[in-house]
Amino acid sequence: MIQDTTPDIDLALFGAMGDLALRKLYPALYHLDRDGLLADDTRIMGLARQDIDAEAFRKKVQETLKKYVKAAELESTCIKRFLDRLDYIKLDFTDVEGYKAIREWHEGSGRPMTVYLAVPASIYGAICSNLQASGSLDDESRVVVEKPIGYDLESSQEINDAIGVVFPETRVYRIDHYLGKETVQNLIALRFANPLFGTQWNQNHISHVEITVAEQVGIEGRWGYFDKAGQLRDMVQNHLLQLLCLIAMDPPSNLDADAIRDEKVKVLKALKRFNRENVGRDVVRGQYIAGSINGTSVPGYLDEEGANTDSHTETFVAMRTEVSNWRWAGVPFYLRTGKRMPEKLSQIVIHFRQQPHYIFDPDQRNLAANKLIIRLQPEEGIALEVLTKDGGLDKGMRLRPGPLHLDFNSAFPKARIPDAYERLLLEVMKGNQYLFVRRDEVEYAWRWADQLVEAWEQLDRPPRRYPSGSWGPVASIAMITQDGRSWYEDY
Ligand SMILES: NC(=O)C1=CN([C@@H]2O[C@H](COP(=O)(O)OP(=O)(O)OC[C@H]3O[C@@H](n4cnc5c(N)ncnc54)[C@H](OP(=O)(O)O)[C@@H]3O)[C@@H](O)[C@H]2O)C=CC1
Ligand SMILES: O=C1O[C@H](COP(=O)(O)O)[C@@H](O)[C@H](O)[C@H]1O
Repeated sequence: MIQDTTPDIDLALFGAMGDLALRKLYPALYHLDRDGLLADDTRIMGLARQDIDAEAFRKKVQETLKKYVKAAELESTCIKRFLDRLDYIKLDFTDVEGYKAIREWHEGSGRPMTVYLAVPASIYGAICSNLQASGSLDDESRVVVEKPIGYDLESSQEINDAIGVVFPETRVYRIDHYLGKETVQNLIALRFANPLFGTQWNQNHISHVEITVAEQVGIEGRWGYFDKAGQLRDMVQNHLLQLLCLIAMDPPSNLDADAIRDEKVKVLKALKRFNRENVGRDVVRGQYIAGSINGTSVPGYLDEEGANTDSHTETFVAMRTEVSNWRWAGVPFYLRTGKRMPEKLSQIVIHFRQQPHYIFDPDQRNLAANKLIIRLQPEEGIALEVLTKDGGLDKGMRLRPGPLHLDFNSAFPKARIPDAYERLLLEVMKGNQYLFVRRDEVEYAWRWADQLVEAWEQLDRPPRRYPSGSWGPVASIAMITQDGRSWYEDY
């Protein structure tokens, strides 16, 4: 049942000393606590294999808060209250005997247990089974798991089966942190609360859609993970497909989790497939070489720590795809994402069609289309590019494009934009699954990614090199230029 206020819970955090926990989860939980959104008796148990005691664990969390929370948001009373909630158990997650300590901590507490698995997906099954075997769970226990779930459809099914033996689907929260981003939430409001857009949201009015998720970072010491995954599995199979689904889905009948997820699944099923013939034309894979970002030299992918010089793993993907249904027939969706790009930028651009009859200066005809720009990061906001008359007596009826702009930071200056993990953790506690990915969504997304990998394998072409600090291989620009279009550039 979805709750309006956050109930008390026992949160067992597996992988308590890992990157995700330190960089994202403690700062998010601290913010929730500071904003009065953690119930008074909620407790957090850190679980990891480091041989430290609870005091040393709290010290580590305190240090991480100092590093990742803005100084102005660190208040000593809030920090103390938050640290007092924390405890620590040293545990090898494969050792079922060690789970006795979790059972003893939770038994009789009266708070439902929420288990957060901030660990590699390969051990999700073992942890779930050990929790059950040790009697550490209760009838309301929930599990939160991270992406990527598996490496392909088959491995994701194995992992989901293992989770499903212990937790029913209604108590599994699969995180895709892009769904927790403020502007992604706004996408739902924008589309379904504004008749202006609701009536225009189809192939009659929209010519094409662009989704760009550019990262400045490289692989950040994660060679072991990333080289097996590549940008397709790391970013496209999950984050970019989720964004595409939210843009392309039909209106759900209500905001219930399953109503939204049913619509997203329909989009995944309708996504165009690739084959040996079209993959070379419609998809560009790239791998970064050395270059410079903001004046600082950075190594190429094959010179990263732990690298294997023969690797053909892609760090960049651009593609032209389509959603084959009545709403979107003939509307290309251009997707691109890459590491070591000139800046961190995630944005969606909806390009509307031109007016059927044009009466202005023929030289300005290419200007004559509206664009809706939905900026996820860095500066969250929504802009509608419209055409107005250029000012001045000497200009005649010259057109000028300009934005009707909603910048969330300046429109709502007092409201801090919460990190995605704050919202997601809050929804887990309240029992609302609408921002979490259902099993069939994950699996349809893998089916689609698997057929793309198969087409790549048949094509057998190495990724194209691109210098770090560039917008990817030139071929990704040529791909969209061939359609008489260009990537939106107003960075
Ligand atoms: N970091 C990020 O920004 C993101 C991460 N994710 C996902 O979140 C999950 C966690 O990622 P991340 O924090 O980066 O990974 P890390 O490797 O930094 O953390 C995982 C932690 O799990 C611990 N661990 C693994 N196996 C065991 C075991 N048998 N017993 C005890 N501890 C164990 C590791 O301990 P030890 O150090 O001792 O090996 C490590 O501290 C992954 O599924 C990842 O794909 C998803 C999106 C973003
Ligand atoms: O899931 C992941 O996301 C990050 C990018 O997230 P963002 O919120 O900073 O845009 C990416 O760097 C990482 O490789 C991937 O695993």
